[in-house]
Amino acid sequence: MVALFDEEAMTEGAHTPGPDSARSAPLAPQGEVILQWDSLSYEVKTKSKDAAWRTILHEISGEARAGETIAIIGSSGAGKTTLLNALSGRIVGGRLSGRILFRGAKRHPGSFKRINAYVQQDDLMHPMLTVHETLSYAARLRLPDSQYAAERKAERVEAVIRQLRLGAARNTKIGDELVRGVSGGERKRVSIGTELLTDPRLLFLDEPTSGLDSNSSELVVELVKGISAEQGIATLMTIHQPSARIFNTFDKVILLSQGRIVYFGPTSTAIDYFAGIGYPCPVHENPADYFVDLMTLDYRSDEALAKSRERVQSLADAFAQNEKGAVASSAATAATTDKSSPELDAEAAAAHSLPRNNWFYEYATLARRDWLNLLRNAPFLAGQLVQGVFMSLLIGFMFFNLKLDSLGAQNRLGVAFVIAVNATFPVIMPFLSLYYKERNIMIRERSSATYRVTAFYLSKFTTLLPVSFISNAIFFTGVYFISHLTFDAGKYFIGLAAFFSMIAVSVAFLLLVGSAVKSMDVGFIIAPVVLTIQLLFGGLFAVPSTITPVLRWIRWVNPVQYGFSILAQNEFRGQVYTCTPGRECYSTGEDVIAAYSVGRFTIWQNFLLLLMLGAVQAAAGYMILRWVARPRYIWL
Ligand SMILES: Nc1ncnc2c1ncn2[C@@H]1O[C@H](COP(=O)(O)OP(=O)(O)OP(=O)(O)O)[C@@H](O)[C@H]1O
Repeated sequence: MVALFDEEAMTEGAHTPGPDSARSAPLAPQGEVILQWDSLSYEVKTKSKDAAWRTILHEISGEARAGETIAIIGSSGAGKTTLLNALSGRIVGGRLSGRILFRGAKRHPGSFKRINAYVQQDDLMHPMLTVHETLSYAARLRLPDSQYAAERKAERVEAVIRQLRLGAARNTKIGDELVRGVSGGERKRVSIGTELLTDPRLLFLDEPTSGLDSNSSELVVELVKGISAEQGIATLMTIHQPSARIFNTFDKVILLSQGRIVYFGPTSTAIDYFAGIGYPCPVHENPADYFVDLMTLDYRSDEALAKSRERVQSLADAFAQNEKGAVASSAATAATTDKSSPELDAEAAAAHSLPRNNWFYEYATLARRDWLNLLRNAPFLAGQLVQGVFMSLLIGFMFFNLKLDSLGAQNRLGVAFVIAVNATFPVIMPFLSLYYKERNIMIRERSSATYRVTAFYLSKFTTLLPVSFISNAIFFTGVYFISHLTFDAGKYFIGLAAFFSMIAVSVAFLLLVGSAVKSMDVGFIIAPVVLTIQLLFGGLFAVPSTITPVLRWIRWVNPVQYGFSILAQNEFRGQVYTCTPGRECYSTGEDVIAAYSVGRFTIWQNFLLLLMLGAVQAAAGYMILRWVARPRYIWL
């Protein structure tokens, strides 16, 4: 097993990891204070008229030692997640004050991010990858290639699979709401495994047992405790209401109520402590339930609320009183250690300067993972192909075997327009939610400095594009030949190129929308509205020159109009129609082009404008994604 932050390697200034083993030696000496926090307070601005500040955490102090597993327990809204986020350096917005020290020194955002691991409550993972693939790709992306050869990354994965008892599920897909995959407990263990790959010093877990049955919950907590003790990791986890067995597994507990500490200390002495201040836990009651009941405000009546508030306040006061001496000594210790020693500076520098994988390696790994994930999604791919075939037959036979006459000219315009529109909706809508989900996985993965945004973005572009091309090429070719557009190889390929260019613009648009929206619900509102506007102003329903100047500018940013113009000019130039005597008729294709104002720009100018529009959208999508993925954490 490879130790990224191997003590010896650090003190000797070498960055080469130590030999692999089943982690017999802990990373930090057992019992060493890894994280220390003093007078930690957190406030947020309320939405009230006077924009008053609400205190979520009140002057919280404590410490976590190597090898210890600490549970943060409290009722809903007690501030558990807020405390976990503050300690892990993931708090966003509001005012954070107090002091947090990592091994006696101020935390450095860059290095701390790589030393700690955070397992979120939602296990965001690629559903189509197996357990082994998920861990392997995480290892490839997270462990620097220069220090870990491929075999060593593979060994690290095997060690994590063993430690988390995932052997039986190694070839099972992660799954999602549509595809049956691993069990909830296994899923959580995979999620923990991806974080353990880098040998963190600190492990934070937000509600790791939520949604799990009691057996799975116990297994998760016991495994985490075992690994933490074995590897000298200081582990902190929030947990809502643990069973008595799980409660007794923890080395220490932080009991939190209304942002105040009611008890922090060894789990084994909690019952005695509460008995000592007048709250003896009934013999057959789960202590965790009993403590949470004591700490919960009772909203059933005003009287009950006042009484419970008083109780919570007295519990917090009693603990503060009890801890006064200890806090003073802890502050004194902190004061003496709040200076960076050369050793700690070396460690921070080493962690901060950990080599990253090179860009091409990151891109190639992400692209391989994307392809695998996409190719495994058989229902999605089959849906795309069926849609391509079905729509080509439907539209093809709707405009079957068009003639070179007046009606045929009218219908050819219709075909060109339908093709242009088909490069938007059917491309954007199915891929939008797929991209959005993967964007969120990327944001989670990047919170532990995994890979670059550019590598992710380009990998998405280069996987979504060919998949859309293939299914839509079937549509285009089917419609082209069944409806009998001009049988000319040059015209066919120009039409196909226009169609593909439009698809590329659509992929850029979906990346832009998928990067910008905060929820998929918003995406599903914005995208159809924009696409409907593109369709309405596409050039068929209203001749562009007749549209009111207030709205005429839309043409400049409308890919449908550029695409339609290319397809129409490509089809109509050079056509001559037979006219029925006595009926109004276009005599040539050029007449149609002039009548519908689709010849304002040449075919090649339209191509250029179309691709420029795509490039602008792709660049905007990238900038927005960077902004969205940018950490806005408050540091102490
Ligand atoms: N940024 C914020 N803006 C407004 N209120 C916030 C913010 N962060 C936390 N809170 C509030 O602080 C309180 C504590 O939130 P937190 O999520 O830490 O609770 P919790 O103990 O983890 O609860 P649960 O078990 O339900 O997840 C809640 O009332 C929450 O609404």
